[in-house]
Amino acid sequence: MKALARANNIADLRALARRRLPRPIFDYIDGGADDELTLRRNSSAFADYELIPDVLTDVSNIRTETRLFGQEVRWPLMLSPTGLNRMFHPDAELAVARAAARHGLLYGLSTLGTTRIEELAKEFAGPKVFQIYVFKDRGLTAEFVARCKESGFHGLALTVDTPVAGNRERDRVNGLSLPPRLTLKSFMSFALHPGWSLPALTGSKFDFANVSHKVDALASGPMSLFDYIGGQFDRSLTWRDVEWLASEWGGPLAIKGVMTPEDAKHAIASGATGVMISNHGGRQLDSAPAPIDQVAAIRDVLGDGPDVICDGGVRRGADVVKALALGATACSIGRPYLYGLAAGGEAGVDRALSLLLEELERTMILAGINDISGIRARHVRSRGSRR
Ligand SMILES: Cc1cc2nc3c(=O)[nH]c(=O)nc-3n(C[C@H](O)[C@H](O)[C@H](O)COP(=O)(O)O)c2cc1C
Ligand SMILES: CCCCCCC(=O)C(=O)O
Repeated sequence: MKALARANNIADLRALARRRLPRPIFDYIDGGADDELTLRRNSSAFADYELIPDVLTDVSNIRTETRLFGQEVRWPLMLSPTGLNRMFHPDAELAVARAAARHGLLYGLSTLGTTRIEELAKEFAGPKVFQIYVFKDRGLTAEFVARCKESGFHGLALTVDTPVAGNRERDRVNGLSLPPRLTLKSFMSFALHPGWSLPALTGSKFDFANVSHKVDALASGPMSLFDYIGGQFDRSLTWRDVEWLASEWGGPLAIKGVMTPEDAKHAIASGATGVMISNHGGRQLDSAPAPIDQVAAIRDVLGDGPDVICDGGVRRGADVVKALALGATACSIGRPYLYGLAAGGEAGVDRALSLLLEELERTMILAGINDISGIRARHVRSRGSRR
C-alpha cells in the first residue's frame, strides 16, 4: 500500500488510522482517561531525557538481541496486550502476531482479545505471553493458566491497574458500546468509512474469544463497554493472589501496572519474575506519572535480575534507548502497532515495527552503542539535571 510506504513515523500511521476508522473506533484506540494528562505525559516525558553519545566505538555491527520472559528476542521491544483487535481490522490479533514474528519480537495476547489462545498459538511459534484480567469468576483464571500451559505460552502478564474502568470520556461521548449504538452522528461516521469492516464488528466472528463462554457481552445486549467489562473484574485482588498465580503457573510472570519501587518489590517477593511499569497507556488513573520517569527508581530496588519493562508513550526508537539507559530490560508498545493495524492490517503493523526498529538501530549507531547490553546510565541525562 503506497500510503503505508509514505508513512515516515508513528504519527503518520496515526493519521492514516484516523482517516480509515470511524471516529468512535479511532477514539477508542487513541483516547485516555479524564483530561488525558497522563496520556500526553507518557510520550512527552521522553523529551525530558537527552542521549549522550560516545564516538569512535566501531558501530559497523549492531547487536540488539536480548532476553525477555526467559525467551531470546531479536529486539528489546514487545507488543503490549490490547483487547478487541477485530474492531480495528478483520485480521485482528493474528495479523499483529505475524508481523511480530517477522521481526523476532515478543507478542502479548489480551484476555479481551478477539482470537483464542489456542488459535494464536497454532499460528504463531514465536515468543508469546498471555495477559490476564482476573474476573469475579475466579475459575476463569485457572482455566487461562491451564490453556496457556497446554498451548505453549512462554509467560503471563497480570494486569493490576484496572479494578474499575477508567473514565474514557471520548468513548462516552461517542456512545461506544457492544454492539455499537448507532446514533445519527456515529452512523454517519461509520457510513463515511466504508473501508472499515462493519461485518467484522457485528458478525459472528466478533466476540471476546477467550472468555465469551462465561462473559458474553453481545448476548447481554447493548450497554457501555466499560460499565459492562469493568463490572466483571474482581476488585478484591491482592498480593496473595499473585502468590497463588505464580505457583499455579510456575513460569515467567510479570505484573503489569506497577508504578512504584515498593510495589515492584512486592511483585518479586510474591513470585513474579518481572514488572511492566505501566499506567495502561493513560487509560486508567489520570495524573499517574509517566512510566519512563519510574524506570530508574524501580531498577534501583530490584537489582539486575528481574525483567523491568517500560510500557507507555514510546513513539520513537530513541525512546527505547533512553528507557534501557535508565535501567529497563525492554519497552512495550500498544497504540503504535494498533495505528498500523487499523491503517493496513498486517502490512500496517509491519510498517510500524519496521519504523521503530530502524529508528532504534540508527539511534544506537549515532550514540556509539554497538550492543544493547552496552547501554549505560551515562548514555542518558535528565534535562533537569544538566550541569
Ligand atoms: C485499544 C487498547 C486496548 C488495550 N487493551 C488492553 C488489554 O486488554 N489489557 C491490558 O492489560 N492492557 C490493554 N491496553 C494497554 C496496553 O497494554 C498498553 O499498556 C498501552 O497501550 C501502552 O501505551 P501506548 O499505547 O502509549 O504504547 C490497551 C491499550 C489500548 C490502546
Ligand atoms: C476496563 C474496561 C475495558 C477494558 C478493555 C480493554 C482495555 O484494557 C482497554 O484499555 O481498552
